[in-house]
Amino acid sequence: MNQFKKTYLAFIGGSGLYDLPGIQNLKEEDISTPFGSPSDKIITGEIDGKPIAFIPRHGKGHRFTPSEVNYRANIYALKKLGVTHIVSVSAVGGLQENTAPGTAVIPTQIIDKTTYIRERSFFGSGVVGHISFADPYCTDLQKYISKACEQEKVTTHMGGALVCIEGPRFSSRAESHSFRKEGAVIIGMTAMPEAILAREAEIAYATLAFVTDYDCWKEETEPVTVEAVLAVLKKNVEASKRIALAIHKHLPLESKNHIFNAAEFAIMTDKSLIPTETKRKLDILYGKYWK
Ligand SMILES: CSC[C@H]1O[C@H](OP(=O)(O)O)[C@H](O)[C@@H]1O
Ligand SMILES: Nc1ncnc2[nH]cnc12
Repeated sequence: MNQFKKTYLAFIGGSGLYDLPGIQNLKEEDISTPFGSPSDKIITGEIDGKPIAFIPRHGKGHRFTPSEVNYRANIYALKKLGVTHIVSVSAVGGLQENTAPGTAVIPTQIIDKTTYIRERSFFGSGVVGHISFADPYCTDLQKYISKACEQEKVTTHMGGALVCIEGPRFSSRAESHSFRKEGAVIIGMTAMPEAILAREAEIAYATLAFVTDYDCWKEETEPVTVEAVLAVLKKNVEASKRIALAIHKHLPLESKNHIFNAAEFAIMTDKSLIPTETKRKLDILYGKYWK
């Protein structure tokens, strides 16, 4: 089952990143999904003959809160296009001295503190599946991100846990200290359920996080505000665009990855008992296992 596939890389742009330069044969695609509408039209095209896609997570003009983003529709739409890899770009707060504003982090773990009902699985409606999430990110893709950051001379920390809060408010000081004690190195609001849905959709996924602030744990620094985040974001956005293009350039034309079959042994429901409507809805994701 673990065979080579033609690589198709997509970027999910976070706060401040609403487009990518240099895409040839650019189209803006309105993709419909059984889970509703994605955050925006998906930009598709190619660079040097290799396909590329881009979607702004919060929509153009930043219209959806982290709780309102339709993560399922975004991931499903990318799967429908044939995307094999996703690099998610995120603005985050730094929870350690060395994860300072202006640096980049490639997290290797996630601590989920979201509380509001975000739809967080493609399973349900008569089909039960349990995906392994021990290692939420694709280590192979992380190497390409790291190489691109190095090439673009951005100080980058590989590893550590991202704590994902519900937001949209920022944390209290007590929360910020407690996340530090739990071992988190950065804080954001959108990693979950995006990462789990990518895994359920068997798409290799990794995050390039740009630190914009020290949240509110550091006594000598002002607590985070949108104003402060935007000031740092401005500087980070151009670097994140260059890094994105470098990752795209270096990813091989074809790839093999155990994540492409992540759901193979995850589904517990007897095939014959899965409702036809659910099978139809999930055909793009799991139809290959139900033939
Ligand atoms: C303006 S800071 C808070 C906002 O920025 C991050 O978004 P994204 O992960 O899409 O870059 C953070 O998660 C919050 O949504
Ligand atoms: N301090 C912070 N908390 C949560 N999300 C963020 N995104 C950028 N900075 C953040």
